[in-house]
Amino acid sequence: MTRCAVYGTGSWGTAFAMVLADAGCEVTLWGRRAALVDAINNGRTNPDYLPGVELPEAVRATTDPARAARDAEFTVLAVPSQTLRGNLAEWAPLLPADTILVSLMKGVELGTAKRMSEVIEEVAKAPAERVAVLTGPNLAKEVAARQPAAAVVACADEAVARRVQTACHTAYFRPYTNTDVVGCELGGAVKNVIALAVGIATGMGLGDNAKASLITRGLAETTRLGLAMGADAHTFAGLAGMGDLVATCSSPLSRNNTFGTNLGRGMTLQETIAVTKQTAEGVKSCESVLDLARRHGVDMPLTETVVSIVHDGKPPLVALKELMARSAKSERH
Ligand SMILES: NC(=O)C1=CN([C@@H]2O[C@H](COP(=O)(O)OP(=O)(O)OC[C@H]3O[C@@H](n4cnc5c(N)ncnc54)[C@H](O)[C@@H]3O)[C@@H](O)[C@H]2O)C=CC1
Ligand SMILES: O=C(CO)COP(=O)(O)O
Repeated sequence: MTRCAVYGTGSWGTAFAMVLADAGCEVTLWGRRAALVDAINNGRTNPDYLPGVELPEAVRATTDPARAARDAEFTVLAVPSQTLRGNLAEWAPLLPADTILVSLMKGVELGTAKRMSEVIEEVAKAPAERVAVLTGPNLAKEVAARQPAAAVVACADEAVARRVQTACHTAYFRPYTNTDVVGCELGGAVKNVIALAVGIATGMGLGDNAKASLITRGLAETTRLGLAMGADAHTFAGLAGMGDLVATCSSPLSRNNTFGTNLGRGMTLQETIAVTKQTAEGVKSCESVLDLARRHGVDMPLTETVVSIVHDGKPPLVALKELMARSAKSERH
């Protein structure tokens, strides 16, 4: 039986562990807190992140990272993007030498502006051919309810992407493969920033035209950044780009979207953080995405606007007026 380790017992780590188990794998989840690990092993639930969902028997949990790593053909990483480097430094010496590392994370590291697969390659000293990324429109609660979804597995080595695809293919979860790792990762990270923008628009009471315009122009600036970084433009029309933007920007299940809605309604950043129980990656990654854009000389006005609202306290109404007053342009700019 295929053995998988999943590091992170949050909503997506747990939901994806279910997918792997449903696809026939034996999964060990690593979690920080003994009480949660105990609830998973003895109660067959994750009451903190997926209450009411019964976990398959093939999902077990441990607080011991070495035990999780044992004989893992696939090592899945599902912790917040900004803690990955520190976490993986501890786990890397425990991992089997030939394990395939799979990133579920949708963020860019603050300070270094590195994508998660780059952090993994660096910290685990793994070649790109052993690092895959799983992304796409995959709201954890829907996947945990076994509602149909498609996803993308990206890896520089297509044969490795196919192995991951096989390991997580079920009747309700349909992964495609792609070799454009840069494009797939950027699609996932930047859509969180655009979801913040769309949430802010919702909170301000703006209409569907405004939201559709934000999604579309958000995709345009994501594609611009991707092209400057060597990604394939087609990726952004796929599940990692358009697909994830549509899901995240239209769903109240999205933490980034909800975070933005609260800001748009007039909550302060501190108040919004206080009511947000789970990871909203865009809050930190908007700054690292803007950093990436500047490093590559790419104009990303929506990302810049989100940073100015979230981190510099610019009132959303002022930001809206400024965006609308930008000089007229060609759509292909
Ligand atoms: N929830 C979703 O619908 C989806 C989430 N993702 C991505 O998956 C990644 C993980 O997100 P979620 O599971 O949703 O987050 P979450 O907030 O539900 O869970 C985060 C997990 O990381 C753990 N954690 C927090 N700080 C930590 C630290 N310092 N060291 C070790 N562990 C720590 C938490 O205890 C928790 O188990 C994010 O990058 C997110 O963007 C991707 C697709 C879907
Ligand atoms: O990435 C996601 C869906 O694909 C989840 O979005 P949030 O992190 O905003 O909840």
